[in-house]
Amino acid sequence: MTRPLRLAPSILSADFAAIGEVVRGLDLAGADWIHLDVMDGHFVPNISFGPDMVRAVRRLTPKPLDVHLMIAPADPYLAAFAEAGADVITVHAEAGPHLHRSLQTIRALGKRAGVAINPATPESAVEPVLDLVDLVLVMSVNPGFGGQAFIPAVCEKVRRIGAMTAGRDIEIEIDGGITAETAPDAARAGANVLVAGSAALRGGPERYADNLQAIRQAAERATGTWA
Ligand SMILES: O=C(CO)[C@@H](O)[C@H](O)COP(=O)(O)O
Ligand SMILES: [Fe+2]
Repeated sequence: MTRPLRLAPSILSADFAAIGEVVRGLDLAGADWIHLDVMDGHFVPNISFGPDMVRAVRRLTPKPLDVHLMIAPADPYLAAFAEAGADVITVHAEAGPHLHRSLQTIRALGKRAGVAINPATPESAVEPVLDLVDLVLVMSVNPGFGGQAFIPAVCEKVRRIGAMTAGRDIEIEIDGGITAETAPDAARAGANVLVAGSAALRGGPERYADNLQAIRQAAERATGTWA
C-alpha cells in the first residue's frame, strides 16, 4: 500500500516562549502533522513537556497532533494525552511489559495508536502487535534529544518493516536526524512519515516553508513522486 508522504515537524527544539508563532508558522509552511516529543527524564535522559503542551498546541492548529511518548510507564497518562487533543499516540515497545494493553487503551480512547522502537530494537518487537497499530515509528537516533546524527543502518529495518506490514493500513514513521540529505534514504526505504526537528525549525519561522519544502522535495525526488 502506497501511503502519502507526510512531514511531521517536531517542536522539541522550539523556543517554548514563542510556541504560538512556531506552531502557526509550521502549519502555514505546509506541515502535515505536528510532532510532539514527550520525555520523562526516566525512559530517556531528558525532560520536555506533558499534556498541557499538547492542549496548548491543540488550540493553535487543526493539523493532526502526533504525540511521541518517551515515558515509562505510559499507561497512567494515555487518557490525559487523549483528552488534551492528541490524534496519534505512540508508545515505545521498550517502555514497559504491557505493550499490547497500552495500544488497546489508545484505540479505546478513540485515537490512532503507534508503536516506536529504538535503533537497537529489532522489528520483531512490533510484529505481535501489528493488528493493534496504525503507525510504526522507527527511531533513527537514540531518543532523548534533537539535533543528533541520523543512523543510516536503520533504513534496512524500515525496509523489513515495510515488507512485514505490506497490505496493511500502517504508516511507517522515521524520527531523528532527518534533513534534506537523509530524507531520500529514509523515503526510499519506505518511510512515509518524516519527523524533522532541527532541520525544520532552523533559521526561524521565515525559513520554515523553505526547510519543509527542501525535505519534501528531496524525499519525493528519491521515490519518483516529485511532481
Ligand atoms: O523523538 C525525537 C528525539 O528523541 C525526535 O522527534 C527529535 O525531536 C527530532 O529532532 P531532530 O533529530 O530532527 O533534530
Ligand atoms: Fe520524536
